[in-house]
Amino acid sequence: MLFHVEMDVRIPYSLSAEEVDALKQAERVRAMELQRSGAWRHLWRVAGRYANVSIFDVSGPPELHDILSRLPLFPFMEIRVTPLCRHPSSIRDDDQ
Ligand SMILES: O=C(O)C[C@H]1C=CC(=O)O1
Repeated sequence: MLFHVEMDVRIPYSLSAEEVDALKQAERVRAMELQRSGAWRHLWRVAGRYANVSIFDVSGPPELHDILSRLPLFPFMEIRVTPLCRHPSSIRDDDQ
């Protein structure tokens, strides 16, 4: 099942530079793992914002919630999830 996910990152100024660097590095490692596994199908930076637009391909809402809530930056992100289904006019074979 495909989900459009928007993540806005809001890291508090109270964290030290070292804590922020460690969080970003851990997030990067996990994001790359999930992309290689196929669960995080697309990841784009939103131009001009510390935000991304992503497509996840998972079994359903429980798996998506499990993945998102374990991301290192989860406590510092505002996340919006939109479930997707195939458009009848789509010409792509991998849209489902
Ligand atoms: O930078 C972000 O958009 C937040 C998060 C998502 C992937 C990643 O590496 O960090």
